[in-house]
Amino acid sequence: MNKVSQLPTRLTVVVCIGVLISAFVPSSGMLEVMTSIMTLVLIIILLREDFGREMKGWLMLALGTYAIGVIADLLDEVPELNDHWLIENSDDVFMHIGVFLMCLCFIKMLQQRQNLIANLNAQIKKSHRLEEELSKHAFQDDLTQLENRRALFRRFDAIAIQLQRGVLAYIDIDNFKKVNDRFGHKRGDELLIEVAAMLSSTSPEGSNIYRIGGDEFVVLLPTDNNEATHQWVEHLYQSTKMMRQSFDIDLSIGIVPYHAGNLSDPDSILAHADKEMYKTKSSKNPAIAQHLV
Ligand SMILES: Nc1nc2c(ncn2[C@@H]2O[C@H](COP(=O)(O)OP(=O)(O)OP(=O)(O)O)[C@@H](O)[C@H]2O)c(=O)[nH]1
Repeated sequence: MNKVSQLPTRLTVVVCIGVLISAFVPSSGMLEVMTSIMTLVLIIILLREDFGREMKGWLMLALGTYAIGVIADLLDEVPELNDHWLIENSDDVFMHIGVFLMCLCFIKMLQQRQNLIANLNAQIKKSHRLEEELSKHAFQDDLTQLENRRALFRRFDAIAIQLQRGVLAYIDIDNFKKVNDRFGHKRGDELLIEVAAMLSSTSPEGSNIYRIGGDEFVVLLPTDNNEATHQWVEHLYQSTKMMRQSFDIDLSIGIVPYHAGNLSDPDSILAHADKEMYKTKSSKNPAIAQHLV
């Protein structure tokens, strides 16, 4: 990346305009000496700046040319030399070229600074975009676009702080492995997306839906009202009836109320909901029921 000049822009503009005017306005005696010295000082200040090598070369050229003009001007004051045509005519020419070069360097420096600021702004925008993308990936499930397990735990913290209450539904698809085996992994993926969409469309307003594992989902319902929860479960079973029949799958749901008290230990509330879900699953499958006893 280019280096940027540290000189204050306004001050440099004022000094450069002053030098430019003084270089072309005829002056004599002390005033001329003063403006010459000021110009040299300005060039030296510019040389000390961090412009990069290319600009330094141009500034050196400006300094050299201007210095020749100043020397010629001084020699012009020596009586034995002031009649020499070269000295008589060269001082103003060199000084003017030097001042021109310096002004060009200055314009280039401003341009360099603006380019650098534009580059920096572009980099900042890019890093913001990357940051957003990263945080999206950190909290979102790529397949279903639902939020993921990490997002669920983040949500638990927020709920605990806001002292909210509601119901956590832990949903697992039964026999999902067979879908993959019979219809292929791609169709399995599509089915997961369909289940996610179904959960989103059937859940009441204010619910939060997460995919926390392969075929495992969590819905946070914003109310702990029993009747409302049962209605939602009924609605979900009705809406997924066709899908469940076509793929020979089922949904096992474990329901646990949540409140600030039990959210302080998110792992245990999830374990509790998982256990409830497993009870539902086992009630359909005698082999699991035996295992649970
Ligand atoms: N297509 C697809 N399959 C997945 C994905 N993630 C996990 N799986 C599969 O989902 C299955 C989940 O395992 P289980 O829960 O034991 O399978 P199951 O047949 O539903 O078992 P039960 O829940 O006991 O009925 C495994 O076979 C995983 O390979 C995914 O993103 N896409």
